[in-house]
Amino acid sequence: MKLRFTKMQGAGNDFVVIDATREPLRLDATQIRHLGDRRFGVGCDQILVIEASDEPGVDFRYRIFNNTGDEVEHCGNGARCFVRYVSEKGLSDKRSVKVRTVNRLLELHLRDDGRVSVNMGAPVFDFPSLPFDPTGLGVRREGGGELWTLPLADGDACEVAVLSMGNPHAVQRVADADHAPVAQRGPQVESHAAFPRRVNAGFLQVIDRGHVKLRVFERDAGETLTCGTGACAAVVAGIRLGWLDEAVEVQTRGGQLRIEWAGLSQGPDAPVWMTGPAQTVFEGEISL
Ligand SMILES: N[C@@H](CCC[C@H](N)C(=O)O)C(=O)O
Repeated sequence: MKLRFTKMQGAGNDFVVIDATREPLRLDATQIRHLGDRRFGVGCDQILVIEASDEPGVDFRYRIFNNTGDEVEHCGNGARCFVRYVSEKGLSDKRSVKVRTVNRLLELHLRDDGRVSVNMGAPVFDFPSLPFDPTGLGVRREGGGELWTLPLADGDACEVAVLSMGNPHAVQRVADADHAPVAQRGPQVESHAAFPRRVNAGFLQVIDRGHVKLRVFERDAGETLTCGTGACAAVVAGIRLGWLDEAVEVQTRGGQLRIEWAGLSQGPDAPVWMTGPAQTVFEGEISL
């Protein structure tokens, strides 16, 4: 089978985007891994599939696969690329579209300044749904949040805030993100027994109440240059723990995102807003 694709990136988190709006597309895990392979395929962190929607008020369905072949619930940087793609390809002439993921309804807005804003929905702190099993873990309260102590396989331990943005995140505060032990500690947090479906591991450096640096070791994909849901999760955690104000600039290795959450003033069901770049890199066709 020959498949047309578009390569896109959002703050250095890169994607292979496929239009499946005209005819249904079934890709198996081997084909997805081939698309994601940086040596033998196209290469990307995630594969995004755009599908038509017959749900009233919903423009498209948005499916996300990590480059290992697993389907996942959410991808924030991908959401920004999604609306750029449907606009550039003429699939929609709207400046704002609504898309359905497996567990969320997202609103994606093309802004006049060239960036994209996304209503990412509300954070979730319900542990069984993450899933997160805190049995036997120590916990410490700070501000209005909780920090759980995770004993690690190498004998070390770390404190993490746990929440979902549709997909699971464990965020730890570090003194210096540039020198944080992401490669050593990331995989241990990702596969910790407390997270039966594994987790994305964030390393958050607070610069001041409106600025942070962040690195994320993503579930399956490893460390990426930016993780959109990871940025939302880290900022929400920082706001709840009393470290951050409600609007924060997030510096990552791949670019800058602005994250806003009015969770303290409006309550925890307030949606998280993410604003950042989204760009087409190239197009092509691949044999699968
Ligand atoms: N890059 C993403 C997140 C992609 C999914 C994640 N690796 C997971 O397994 O949950 C983002 O920008 O949010």
